[in-house]
Amino acid sequence: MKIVIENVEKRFTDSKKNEVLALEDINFTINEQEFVVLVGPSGCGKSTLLNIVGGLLSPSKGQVYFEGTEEDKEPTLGIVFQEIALFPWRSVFENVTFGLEERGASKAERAEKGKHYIDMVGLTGFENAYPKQLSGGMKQRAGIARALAVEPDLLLMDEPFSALDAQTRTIMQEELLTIWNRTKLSTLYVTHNIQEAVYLADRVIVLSRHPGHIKKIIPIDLPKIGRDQDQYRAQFEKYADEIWQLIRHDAEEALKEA
Ligand SMILES: Nc1ncnc2c1ncn2[C@@H]1O[C@H](COP(=O)(O)OP(=O)(O)OP(=O)(O)O)[C@@H](O)[C@H]1O
Repeated sequence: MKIVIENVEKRFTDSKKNEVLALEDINFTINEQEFVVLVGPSGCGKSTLLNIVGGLLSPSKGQVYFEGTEEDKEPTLGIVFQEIALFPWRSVFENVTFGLEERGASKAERAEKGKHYIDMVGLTGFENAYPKQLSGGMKQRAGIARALAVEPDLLLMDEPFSALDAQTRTIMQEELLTIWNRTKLSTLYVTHNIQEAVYLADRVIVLSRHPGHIKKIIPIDLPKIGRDQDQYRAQFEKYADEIWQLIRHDAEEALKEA
């Protein structure tokens, strides 16, 4: 299945009743089994775009559609946000299988899929733990398992690791790639971290601000697993530098406004 984002524009009205053009002329596709990363400075519209693709916001113009789905079947989405909103009164297992429950999955299916995805994110043994008993990294794992458990047509991730410490973040990035390699889910991932974008992406979409628009789409021609190895370091840094040069001016401007 392919996701097409066509001529998307988004206008907001701010608190002083001024119109803000947040996104303009956004066109790209997410191909079957493709990992697309949106990168750009603060305020360029990354989250707005992800929310539009996820149907949480409607575009002011343009459209998002899924090509290759059965006609009357709504595509299934898995969403992971920066702040994982786990239900505090539900155990890890009950959180992970929440989406399945909503869809009316049988107890047997919930048991099987819950176990499978809890295992995939490395939380086996914590099925009965409650969110307050988990570290930040473990909460994110549970959030990822919850998104995977519905076996989505598209996985959306909005800065999922940015609240984690640097070491946990590195581990989670590696694990995400391992998980992705097993599931091969079409994924749209938002980050402002350039290294993370080059590490994870099949293609990086560089956004620019005022209004948010696509500056460049960069295919990352490196092996999906192991691109942080020494032999790829020069190429990796070249991509990172290219992206930094594209967003540097915007990032400096964003800092002045902050
Ligand atoms: N509900 C809203 N009402 C008014 N303006 C909004 C609203 N949501 C977003 N905006 C504006 O749209 C622009 C894009 O915001 P968005 O949060 O999508 O950017 P972002 O790239 O995700 O930023 P960050 O990296 O800081 O999270 C900003 O100028 C923001 O102020």
